[in-house]
Amino acid sequence: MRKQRFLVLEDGTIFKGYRFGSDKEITGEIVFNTAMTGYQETLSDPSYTGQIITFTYPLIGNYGINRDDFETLTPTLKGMVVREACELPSNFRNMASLDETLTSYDIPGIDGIDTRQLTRKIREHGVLKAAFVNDEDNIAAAIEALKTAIFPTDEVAQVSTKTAYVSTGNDLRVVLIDFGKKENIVRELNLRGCDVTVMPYNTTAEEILRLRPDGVMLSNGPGNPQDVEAGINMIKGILGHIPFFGICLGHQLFALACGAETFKMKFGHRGANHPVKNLATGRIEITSQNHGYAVDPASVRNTALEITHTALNDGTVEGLRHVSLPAFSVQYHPEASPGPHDPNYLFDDFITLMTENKGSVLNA
Ligand SMILES: NC(=O)CC[C@H](N)C(=O)O
Repeated sequence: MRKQRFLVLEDGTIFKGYRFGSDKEITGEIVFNTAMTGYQETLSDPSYTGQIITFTYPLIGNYGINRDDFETLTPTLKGMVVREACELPSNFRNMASLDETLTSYDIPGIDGIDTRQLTRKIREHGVLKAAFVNDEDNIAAAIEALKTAIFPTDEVAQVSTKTAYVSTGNDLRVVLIDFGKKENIVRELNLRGCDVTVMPYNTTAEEILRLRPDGVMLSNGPGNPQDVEAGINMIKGILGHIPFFGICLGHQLFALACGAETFKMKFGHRGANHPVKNLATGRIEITSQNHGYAVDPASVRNTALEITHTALNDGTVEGLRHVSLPAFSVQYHPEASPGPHDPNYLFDDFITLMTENKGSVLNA
């Protein structure tokens, strides 16, 4: 007999399902992701810190968990909601089931949930606070507690590296500011020969300038960009001195540093098939996304920024560049694993930007 578990929402909705992973009871913001593959990368993406992820694809865990595909070695999501968690995965790289993996990280999951109904609810209402409850008798109290629950706002500090370290390459020298980075950003830079120094989220502009890198990469990360003041100040200090490229949270921080504004979206973009238009070429890129905040397009008008990419589904801002200084960013994920790889060219653009400005910008 499998142990039961309840998923309850702040609006009083109750879903009954079964436990997998940890027995722990948790609360968090519930979001949904529509990707059909890549659950290992998703569950280990630090941008989900504090969140409960609903997977809309109905079978999760079928190719197991392997050694190589983690975006970070210690996942920090709060919980997983799935229709069916596969118990007997099959793949030549498989090393553990979803259940075994989540248990080892003490992260709870619930399966047997009508994830279509749940997702419709999130789409209509917007993201909601939610809780996993094991005992039926505690449901009413859990819903009551959710109504006034306040979640932490220091997620970036929780997941960022505490000390700097190097992932060695033999070409351009890049400082990667770790706001909760996905490992694949390091892999993409190393693949192009870059020597990558990963530094904590609160590294100052002076500390970076002292290293005289060829470029700075601003990573993705969890939470509200407006809470990451250290990052915003650092970006103001390196703008015009070192070329940089921002991804997701890094993109939002770049916008804030240049005087634009961000807002919380109703239910965000989380999936692997979001069409984005590159306004310079007119080409449509299919992209992987995971964000709950976005840059306000009206606020960009009064800045030195230009919108380079927009979302076809809802017209939101997907890319920015500075009109005169070597800096650009995207809201989506060019490093996406398992893909899609359409936006991968952005790393090559970053290499070109660093090469063109090598040695010159620092003295500007
Ligand atoms: N993947 C990310 O970097 C997400 C950025 C930010 N936490 C958001 O939700 O919008």
